[in-house]
Amino acid sequence: MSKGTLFDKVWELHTVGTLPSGQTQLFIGLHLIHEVTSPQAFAMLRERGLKVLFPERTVATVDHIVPTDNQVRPFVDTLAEEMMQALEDNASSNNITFYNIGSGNQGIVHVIAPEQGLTQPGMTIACGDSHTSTHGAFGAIAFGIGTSQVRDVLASQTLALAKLKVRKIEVNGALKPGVYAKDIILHVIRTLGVKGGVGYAYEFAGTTFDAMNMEERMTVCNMAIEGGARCGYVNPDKITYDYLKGRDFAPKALDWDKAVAWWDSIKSDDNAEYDDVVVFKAEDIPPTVTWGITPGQGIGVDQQVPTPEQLSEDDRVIAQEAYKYMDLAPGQSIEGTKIDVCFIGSCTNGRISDLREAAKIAKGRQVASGIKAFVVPGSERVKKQAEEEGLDKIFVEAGFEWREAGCSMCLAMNPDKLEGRQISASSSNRNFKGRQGSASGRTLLMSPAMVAAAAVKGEVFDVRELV
Ligand SMILES: CC(C)[C@H](C(=O)O)[C@@H](O)C(=O)O
Ligand code: SF4
Repeated sequence: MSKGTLFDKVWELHTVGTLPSGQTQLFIGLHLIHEVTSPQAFAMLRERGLKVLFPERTVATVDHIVPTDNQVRPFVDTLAEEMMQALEDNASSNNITFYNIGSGNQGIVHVIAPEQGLTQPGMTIACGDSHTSTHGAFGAIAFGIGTSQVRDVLASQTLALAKLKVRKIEVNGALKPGVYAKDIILHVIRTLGVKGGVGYAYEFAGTTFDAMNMEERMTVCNMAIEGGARCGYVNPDKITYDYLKGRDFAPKALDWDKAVAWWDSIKSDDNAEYDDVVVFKAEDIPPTVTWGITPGQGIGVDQQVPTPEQLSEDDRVIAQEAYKYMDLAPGQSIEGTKIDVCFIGSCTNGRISDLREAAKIAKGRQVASGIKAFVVPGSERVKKQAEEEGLDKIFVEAGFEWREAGCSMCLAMNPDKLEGRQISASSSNRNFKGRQGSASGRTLLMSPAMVAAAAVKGEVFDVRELV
């Protein structure tokens, strides 16, 4: 009887051969590209006179540099305009499908591929972007890669990779009201550390994941990389199939039944062997907020910034740096921390269900005075859907700005930036120093509902009191 994990099975099925280095040459079913990490890769291909081997397995969109207010071309930022043009040229000269601004399908690469049904169980997926782990929510093995690997995939549709170990992260039980998928992954990273997953693929399992919708699963898998895991995944099930059915690129008619049978066969077996297993209880997880400069520096919203004595020796070093940078003192409560900017969006939490949860908190309330709060849908489709549901009106009436789709202030490679020492409540995934566009800007990561709560209160606030 077989006893493999989904990871092992998908890996085996996509193995082309073993390279002299001992690495596996792995076939990549779907290659997603964006404007930041693809231009040099295409240039390297041209230098060697190589072509894109499988243009039909390559899909492009533009997300990082996209302005979310004024999208008139040419962009004001000449570098952004150049990147945009490079992608337009590379896509058209190589016959690659490109979801450009205004196509109705543009958006953050990790939002658009799932919503179109491009991301499917059992696939290998690569993208020159660390948050490619998102696609694992469908039971795909999805890797973030660097530019030279983007070149390799363009030219050969394969990657040279060392096999990973598999850690099962089981979460069981029901989440308490006001606690979301984002809190689970912040809690996992807080517990296992930002390097805890190095060398591993994370399999997320347990009754909490069984009950989650696909967007919640994507939020968790998205941040697997922040916990050091190269990829994260959830075994596909009826929820996965119901989400996929009828989407543009999902298998149709008889192919659908065949696909489902195959998807069922690649799930981890009940008796699969794991290199490690970690178990959490959903009821133990509080709304979680980061106080420091790594996604692992998280605490419950009703807790205090840890003191050095409460930390391991390694964590103490980075904590000292974080106290100083964040201007937060050990032992200080995180609740009540004054906020300047509230950002709802990103590939972690810029999907329709995220906007719905945030809108529930914003509805009938007002953004506190002096706070800049804005909502950036993850894709043009998310934006359209939200507008059909009237979410944009709820946000605007509450005093939020309603923007066009893109990465926006998650990374600030576009006009959406913090200024000076501003501190943001952000539904994104990285709180590194300077991450949101100001070299001294500060970021507190939290769920979209918690960001909405911070917006209306003007400070970090326990969303459980508002749900
Ligand atoms: C620009 C890109 C290469 C980068 C990544 O790889 O993740 C970005 O998306 C990020 O979130 O920091
Ligand atoms: S939304 Fe943020 S994390 Fe996601 S791809 Fe864009 S910059 Fe990277």
